[in-house]
Amino acid sequence: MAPRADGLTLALPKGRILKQALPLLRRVGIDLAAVWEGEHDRRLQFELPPRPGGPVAGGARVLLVKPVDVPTYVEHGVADVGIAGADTLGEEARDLYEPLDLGIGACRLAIAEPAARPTPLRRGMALRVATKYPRLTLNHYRSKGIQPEIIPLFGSVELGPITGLSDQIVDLVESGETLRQNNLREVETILYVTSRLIVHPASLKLKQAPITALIAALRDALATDGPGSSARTAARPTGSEGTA
Ligand SMILES: Nc1ncnc2c1ncn2[C@@H]1O[C@H](COP(=O)(O)OP(=O)(O)OP(=O)(O)O)[C@@H](O)[C@H]1O
Ligand SMILES: O=P(O)(O)OC[C@H]1O[C@H](OP(=O)(O)OP(=O)(O)O)[C@H](O)[C@@H]1O
Repeated sequence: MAPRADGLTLALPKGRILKQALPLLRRVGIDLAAVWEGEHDRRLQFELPPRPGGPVAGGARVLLVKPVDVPTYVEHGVADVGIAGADTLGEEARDLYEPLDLGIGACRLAIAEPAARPTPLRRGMALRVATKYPRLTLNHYRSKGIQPEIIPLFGSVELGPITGLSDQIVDLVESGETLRQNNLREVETILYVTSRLIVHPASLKLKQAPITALIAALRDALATDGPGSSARTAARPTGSEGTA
């Protein structure tokens, strides 16, 4: 059953962001747990019944997608709204409205290198950098006058400098445990990351009532006892303040 014309379609990221988003969404009347049985449940779309008086008064359809694909569903208008990390959003410019920082999924995008084999950065030097984030990485090094060779990887990025594949990496750091256990040290933060609510620009006009209600309800939930401030602080290395 499709949601009503005023019903919302949400693209939600499977994995670690979803775990943190579920309690927040439940607080605004979007109770995915009522229809989703958890990670072993292999279904990828769900219908939520209308719930009068809130953002899902017209019902909702939830699509569970890979985190990096959420902006694609929203940009193409298949989903009206989505939740995506600032890392994913920063990697590719998109025509999306981004009304709210949800404060969940907090981590940072950072440069790291072997603790025992540091590579001092200087303008014009040759450098190999392994990363899942070629665009953000290139922009950052170029701002220092360095044009690195980017070595694209899709996981276990920390292996890059350990195996000699690269000199440095640019990857997400949360607790810092993966770096520590692989004898890497953090050199510099490029971007502090949290997850954002994103909205398809046309949906904002065509479904103004439920989307405005959703933004307001999420804002209220975050202002009262939201995960924002503590999660964001947790992703910052001790002693750091402000943005990268
Ligand atoms: N420690 C972390 N490592 C990676 N991503 C994190 C971390 N903490 C928060 N995030 C956020 O979660 C998003 C990735 O989520 P997740 O790791 O579940 O997806 P994935 O990379 O597709 O998963 P998989 O490793 O199964 O391929 C990132 O884009 C980022 O915004
Ligand atoms: O600072 P930490 O708390 O250790 O978290 C950071 C690690 O988590 C992510 O990897 P993920 O678990 O997604 O696996 P991946 O290497 O396959 O991407 C990220 O790419 C780092 O490797």
